[in-house]
Amino acid sequence: MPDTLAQTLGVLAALMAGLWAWQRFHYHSYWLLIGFPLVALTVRATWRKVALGCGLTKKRQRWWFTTVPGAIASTGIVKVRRRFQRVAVDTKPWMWLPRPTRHGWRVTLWTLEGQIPADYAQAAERLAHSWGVHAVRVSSPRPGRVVLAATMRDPLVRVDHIPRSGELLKVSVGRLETGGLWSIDFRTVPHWINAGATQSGKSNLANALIVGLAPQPVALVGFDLKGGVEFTPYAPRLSALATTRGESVGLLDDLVALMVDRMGLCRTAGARNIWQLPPGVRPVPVVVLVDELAELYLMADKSEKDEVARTSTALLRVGQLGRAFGIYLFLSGQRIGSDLGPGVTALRAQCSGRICHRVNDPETATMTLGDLDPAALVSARAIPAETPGVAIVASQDGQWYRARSFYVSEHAAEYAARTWSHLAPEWAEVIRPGHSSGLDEADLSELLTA
Ligand SMILES: Nc1ncnc2c1ncn2[C@@H]1O[C@H](COP(=O)(O)OP(=O)(O)OP(=O)(O)O)[C@@H](O)[C@H]1O
Repeated sequence: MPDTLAQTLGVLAALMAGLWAWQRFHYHSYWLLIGFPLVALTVRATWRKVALGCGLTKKRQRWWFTTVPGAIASTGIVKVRRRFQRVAVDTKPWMWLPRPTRHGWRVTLWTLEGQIPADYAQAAERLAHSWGVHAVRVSSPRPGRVVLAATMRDPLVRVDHIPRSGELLKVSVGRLETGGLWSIDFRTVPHWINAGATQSGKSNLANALIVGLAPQPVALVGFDLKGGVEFTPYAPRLSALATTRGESVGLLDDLVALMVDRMGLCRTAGARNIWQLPPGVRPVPVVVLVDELAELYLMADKSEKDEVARTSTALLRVGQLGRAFGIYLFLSGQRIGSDLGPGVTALRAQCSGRICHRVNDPETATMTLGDLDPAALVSARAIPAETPGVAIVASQDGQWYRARSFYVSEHAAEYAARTWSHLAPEWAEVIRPGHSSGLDEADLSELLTA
């Protein structure tokens, strides 16, 4: 008997060790074959209790078949009559079968009458605790349906390395909490705000952009009013760099002139934007990276007022019209709020791409993410300091995601800037009046008629 017990214990220990090793060394297959089926069964089995506990059920009147004691007959025999009764029961939203995802599972629910996706979003934290998962995110693919996406553990604690980007003006800068790539695509979302407290990962994201854009046929322009300490090392790949207020005013004037020039080019060609021009005529796209936007707006004394007003107007014009003419903004800063002046509020409205790293105060999150789902604001404030690079991203699909940028050291960005320095077009060439396309009048009309 003791032998049998020892054997059983040995087999169990070997089994446990095997499962541990499987999970440790090939989590993906372990999750699909062992982890997920168990979790799916638990989720289905506990759904009634969990929905009840999270306030997602509704009381409904049901006909209920029951047996009740009837009258006691004179013979002394108890008569039992079958009866249908109307009773109130708790109804849970109908749940489809859960499906596995890379970092957890997702399941579709049919909402009950009077429910909206926000009811489920409000209960998301309760759902996560009830099922013992890292987080539950709620989305609604169509009216009457809600999708719960659960992540078993935070997928953003470690993210891998930056992949090479294939498309023009599109850079994969990190990973979303769903496991998908987080991409910044300037052709879809032309202007971006990148906000966050100090040491939250703003510069790292700018580094990732520089590494991604450096091998592409684009002109990069930097505004670095931290005295140039951030962007000067990347100067070999930058076509222009402003490090003082005075230089910024000049460079912004150049950008506005460039935009006006490109307007003329598009008008001549009958195109609405540079992407409708034939490839041989199309001017090079320009990505403008601004570090510490507030510095462009701060005034030490009244003598700077005119300069600030010029800067503000020029940036706003680029924000309003730049998209069509291939000029894109990526604005980084700790605070990008109305306290910097009305110009900033108007500029912010032009930036549909929003990235909010860790913030110290709720106003900054609100300023950056606007009137997005309140849960996004809560999530932005909950980003821990130990995970720099984690941010809330308002995406082009109207949803918001937690995401983390790939770690890109200054050395990696400097290396990319040096390696691809030959692709940096001369600024004087980019802005040469009447030569947005780099062709003279005769070539231009020949190409347009071809
Ligand atoms: N995605 C990331 N993964 C790992 N480490 C990161 C990530 N992003 C940033 N870090 C690290 O966090 C620190 C702060 O990052 P970064 O300099 O980008 O912050 P910042 O917001 O630009 O700060 P500041 O406003 O002070 O310049 C750096 O040491 C950086 O290496």
